[in-house]
This record gives sequence, C-alpha cells and structure tokens, in this order.
Amino acid sequence: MEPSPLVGSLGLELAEWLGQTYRCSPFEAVAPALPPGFRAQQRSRLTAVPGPEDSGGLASFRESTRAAWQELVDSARAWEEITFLKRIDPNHANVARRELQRLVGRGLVRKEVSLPRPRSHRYRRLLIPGQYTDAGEEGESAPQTRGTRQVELLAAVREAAAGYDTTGTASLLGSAADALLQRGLVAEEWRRVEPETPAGVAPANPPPKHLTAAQADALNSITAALDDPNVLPRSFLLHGVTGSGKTEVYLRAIAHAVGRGKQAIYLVPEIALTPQTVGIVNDRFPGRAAVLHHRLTERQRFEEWWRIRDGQADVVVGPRSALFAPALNPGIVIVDEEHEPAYKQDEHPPYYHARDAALALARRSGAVVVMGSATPDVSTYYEATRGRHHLLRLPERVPHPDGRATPLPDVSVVDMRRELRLTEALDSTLEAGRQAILFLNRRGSAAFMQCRDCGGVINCSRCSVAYAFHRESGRLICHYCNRQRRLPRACPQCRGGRIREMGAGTETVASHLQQRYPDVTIERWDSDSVRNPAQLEAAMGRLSSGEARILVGTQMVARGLDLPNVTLSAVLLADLGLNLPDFRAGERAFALLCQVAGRAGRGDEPGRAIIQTYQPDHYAIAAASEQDYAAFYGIEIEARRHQGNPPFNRLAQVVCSDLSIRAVQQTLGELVESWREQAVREGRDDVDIIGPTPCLPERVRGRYRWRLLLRGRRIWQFLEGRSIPRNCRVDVDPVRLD
Ligand SMILES: Nc1ncnc2c1ncn2[C@@H]1O[C@H](COP(=O)(O)OP(=O)(O)OP(=O)(O)O)[C@@H](O)[C@H]1O
Repeated sequence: MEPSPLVGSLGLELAEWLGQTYRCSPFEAVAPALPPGFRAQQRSRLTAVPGPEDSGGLASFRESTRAAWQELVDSARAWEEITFLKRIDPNHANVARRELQRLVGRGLVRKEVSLPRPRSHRYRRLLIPGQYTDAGEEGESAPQTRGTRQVELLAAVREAAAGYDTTGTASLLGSAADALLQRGLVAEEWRRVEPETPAGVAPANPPPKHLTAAQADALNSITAALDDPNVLPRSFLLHGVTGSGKTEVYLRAIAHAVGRGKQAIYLVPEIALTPQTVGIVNDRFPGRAAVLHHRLTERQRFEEWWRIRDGQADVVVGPRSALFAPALNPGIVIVDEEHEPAYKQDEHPPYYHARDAALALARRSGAVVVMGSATPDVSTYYEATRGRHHLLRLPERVPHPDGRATPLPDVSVVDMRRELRLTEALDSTLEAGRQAILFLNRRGSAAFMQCRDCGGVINCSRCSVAYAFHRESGRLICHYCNRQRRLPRACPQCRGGRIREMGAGTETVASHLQQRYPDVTIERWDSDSVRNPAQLEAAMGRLSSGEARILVGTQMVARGLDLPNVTLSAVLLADLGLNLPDFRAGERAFALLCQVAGRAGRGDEPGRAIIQTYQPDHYAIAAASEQDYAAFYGIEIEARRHQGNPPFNRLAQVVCSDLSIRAVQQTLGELVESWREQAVREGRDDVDIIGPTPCLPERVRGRYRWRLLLRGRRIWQFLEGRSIPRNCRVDVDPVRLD
C-alpha cells in the first residue's frame, strides 16, 4: 500500500493547468504525473463485506458468482481480484468483471486498489565454484557418475570469473544445478541488481576548467535566480550559436541547484537520439541521475519513477514526459533545443507543449526554467524581447584551447539547377582524413514509384499518400500507416512494366556513396536503420573512433552531435519541407539548416557546409547560409504580424476524423455554422474560424481527416464550455497543422 498520495500538490496544480489549457478530462490531465504503467502494476484486493450474511440478495447472480462469493466469505481474508474473477468465469473476463462490479455496487464485496512500490531491490542468482573439488568430494569415480549437463555446467561455472549468471537459463539448469549444489561442487550467490540506467556515450573530454566570458555571464544570471526567489521572470532563453557551450551552462546551473538541495529536470527533444547528453549527465552526477527513456521497459520506468520520488535522483533526464517526473522539490528545468516540435505531445491527450508546461510548473513552484537553442522558436524569442524571459546570449563558438576563435562553418548555397558541388567537397574532406555528415529529410530508396507509361503513382490504399520504396527490403512502405507490400511487376493501372523510382532517399544516397567510396565506412541513420539506443550508441562509437567517415541520415543527424573531426556538413535537398502549407515551414527549414551546418568545424579545423536547393533566394535559406538568426527573425516576425499568426494570436485546430467523408464534412459544417452563430450572439469578433479544410494527407489508416482552425487572442475562453463532437479532437497551440 502506498500511504502518501501518488501525485503531490504541485502535480495536481499542473494537472489543473493542463486540463484548462488543453481542454482535456481530469483523468487525462493527471495521467502524465502517474507512475508509468501503473495500470499494469496496480493490485486490487477483494474482501467480503461482513454483515450481509443473507445470500438471498445474491439470487440475481450467476451460480458461479454465488459460489465464489461464499468461498470469499469463508476464507475470511482478502483475495486478489484476478483470482476471484477466475472463479466466476475463467473464460469470459468481461462477464466476470460485470458480475464483480454488481457485487461491489450492492455492498457485498469491498475492493481496495493499491499501487505497490517496486521491491526495493532485485537480486540475481549466480553460481560460483563450491568448496569441494572433484577429488575431495567423492573420490576419483565422481566425474563419471555425473551426467554430461552437470559436467558442462561445472566447467562453465569454474570458467565464469564473475560468477555464472543463471538469469533466463534457470529452468534449463534445473536438476544439473541442484545436483552440483548438493555435492558442494558449486555454491549459490545472490547479487543485488542495480536499476539499469542507460549509460549513454561517455564524454571524450573531461569537463572544461574555465567558462568563456559569455558562458560565465549566462551562468551568473541563472544562479542569481536560483539563489533568490524574488528574481523575476523565472525563465531564461539561452540563445547560443551551435557549439557555443550551452550544455556546459546547463550542467553547471544544474549542479548549483542540486547543491542547494533541489532537483533538476533536463528535457531533451528525443532521448534516444541524444546518447552524448545522457553520457555527460551520468558522468557529472554519477549514481544520482535518472534517465527516463521510452524504450526502457515499463518495469524499468516504474522503478526510475520511484527512485525520483524517493529523492534518490537529483537529475532527471528525459523527453517531454519527464517534466511530470515526481521531483518533489524541483529547482531548475532545462529545455534543450526548445524550438523542437517534439516537445508537443500530439499523439494522445493531453496535447501539451512541454516548454509551456515547464513555464507553468515554474510559476507554481518557483523553479527556474532555462530554454536553450541556436535557433529559438520565433514565439519564444518574441516573448524574450518583450521581457517575459531573460535573454542570454552566447554569440560565438567556444574558442580553441590556444585561444584561437572557432568560426562558424562557411556555408555555400548550391543552386541545384546549375551545379553539383558536393562530390568535390566530399573527396577533399575524405582525402584530408576528416568526416562528413549528409542530411536528407527522406528515408528509403525512393519517395514514390511512378509508371513511365501512364504516369500513375502507387498509393497506399488506406492513406492518401504514395508508398515509399525501400530497396533493402524490396518493399513499398507507407510512411503514415506503415502498411507494406511487395513492389508489383506491372503498373496496377495500365499493366505497363516501366515502374521507376522517383525522389532519392537516404538508402539510395548511402548506396551511391558506398559505390563511389568502396573502402570508406558509411553510417546511415534513419528510423529504418537505427531502431534502438544500443544501435545508435554503437554507431556513435564508430563515428567517434573515426572508423566511420561519412554519416548519412534524416533529422536524426541534425541533433546535438558534437564530433570534432567533422569538417563538412551538407543538406542534400533543402526544399523538402520548405513548401508545406504550414506557416512555420520557413522557421522549421531555417532551424534545421542551421543545426545541420552547425555540426561542422567544431574541432581544430574550420568547417564548411553546403546547402543544395532549387530555391536559393528563399529567405530561410538565405538567412541560414549566413547563420543569421536576427535576419531570419526580422522577416519572419513581420510576416507573422501581418498574417495574424502566433505569437500575435493563438491557434487551436479541431480535427475531425471518420471512416466516411460525408460524416466528416457534415460534422464540421454543422460545427462551424453553430460556432459562427454563437460568436455573433456573444459578440465575439476576436476569434476567426477558418475552414473546414482537408488535412494533409486527407486520409490516414482509412479515416478521412478535415480540420477547422480557430485563431484569436482568447481562444481558450472561446472554447470553454463548448461541446466537441465525439469524432473530433481539439489541439490547442498546435505546432503542426494537420
Ligand atoms: N568553457 C569551455 N571550454 C572548453 N571547451 C568547452 C567549454 N564549454 C564547452 N566546451 C566544449 O565545446 C563543445 C561544444 O559545446 P556544446 O556541445 O555544449 O555546444 P552547444 O552550444 O550545446 O552546441 P549545439 O547547439 O550545436 O548542440 C563541446 O565539446 C564542449 O565540451
């Protein structure tokens, strides 16, 4: 039994904020604060309620239910719910559950739900050599009296210097182990298993001894706020160019907070992609860091949750959900790469933004929030210029140890209509013994397959998008619903045989490069080739050691890599994503280009970056080529002001999804009509209702999707109390327009 509440008062206050801001139910709002997998971990125990001995009240129940209840009464103790349900009907859990619900409703059974803590420690059984040897045991004949399995096991135990681990093999060992134990040839030892925290990639260098002047200034401002709760605002935007040492500022600020007895939450956009960060935090706070990783098993996350709750971890590193870790005394929250859309939960309610939730947490707890980025979100930057956050700047890269400046890479924009300069740059980079990172925002071999005869494209039958082709597996894969099929020999429309690959993806690029540089080890990082943190850590190891010379990949390669030997970075087709019907397309492209460019020239040798594009004059590309945030921001903020988009207004999208397109259109048609009428009646001319329009893609997994967009300063008040149709979801402050 857990006597204290699982969610403390701070968690409840945050849940209330989530519920109001993102329009979700109280349970949805509190769910992120509950221990991971608590449903699976919870125990319900049943006791018969003393008193109603008259089993006549049971007449309307099944016979098996009556019998089970009687047995529960007779046993005079509590039962696990599952045991009781099985007695009622082992084959029909739903029927049994309904019967139980009625028993509880009638007051015949009391149900108590508790959430047991994980056992304080888990142990592993090891076999070690025993005190007897063959000779000392039963004389010379002993070995012959043993079966082969015993002989093999004994040899294995004697060979395993650190003890023979029986985990996973226990049932196989069975009698052989027992026999050896009995004869004293082996002995048992139970060793405590420490919770597994992903180690990440250990840092290559020791922590720097001195901060740069800009780092020291930034750190002083943050520590002043940590020391004095009256410093307002409590939030900082750390705007530092790539390689300016933002991480070091975070780590020292965390150490300061921890030194004052507080806990720290360090958010990263995608924990699996940041093994270097995990490695650094583990190195700086050995044994005191908890890493929350969605690829840990539910059990492991549950254990980490309790470690944090029990105050055994000072620093929690994790993705957006780590914000809700049960840190009882949070002193600082770091939001690294705060511009990343991954901070928005858009898979299930509550559709929260972790950066905004961190600010809400800070307002309620007095904690300090540090948001860092080389390319801050336009809205965050705007708020900082208006004094809502302190603005801290790291305008230059950390200089070399000998004091020489480390320049930002020299970026050239290559107009793909005229020239292809990348191969020469790659040749010279490899000749100089350096490494290169190539980014292409498209995985697979081909973006789509097109028939040369009729022009038809092979589309997924459940989504209104083309299948991508993956040559390695020889399959067509839908990147929206993951449906797969074999590549047909003939065009499904005209039966022609000339189906061709269109639009190269990372797989094609890697294979072309391998043909061009047969002796060079090439790493490919995308969600097809890197599926778990262990693979990523191994690949990181090959890059750090210099074994791999070229890295090709999707967005995974743009995030936070700090490899000093990389002197060339390239964006293979910057246009992808630039022309999406989303007002943030320019911002996304700018951030991505700067991040990719920023991977080059972080060591002793200056770097260069190449951006290939068909639109060299686009303002986002032009600004990225100068790595000039101010120039980009100046243009972008004026466009936002002109269009009335965030930060000048807030948005909410209402997405309706249904199997029938008519149902979708009808639902949204009626909704928009009634909301417009209500808005007029209520005199609310401050909210625009835009749409309905089809989402992009319009159909996913067989369901049609259309949306309404609300735009205004007080969206929240407008939505308050309005009912939302069942087939619609509301996403307040969306970061992507569906
Ligand atoms: N004061 C310092 N003295 C020497 N080296 C430093 C100092 N601060 C940071 N570094 C080193 O500089 C490199 C770049 O730092 P870091 O990765 O923190 O930059 P960043 O601003 O987070 O970059 P990005 O935004 O590109 O991820 C790292 O190798 C780090 O160890």
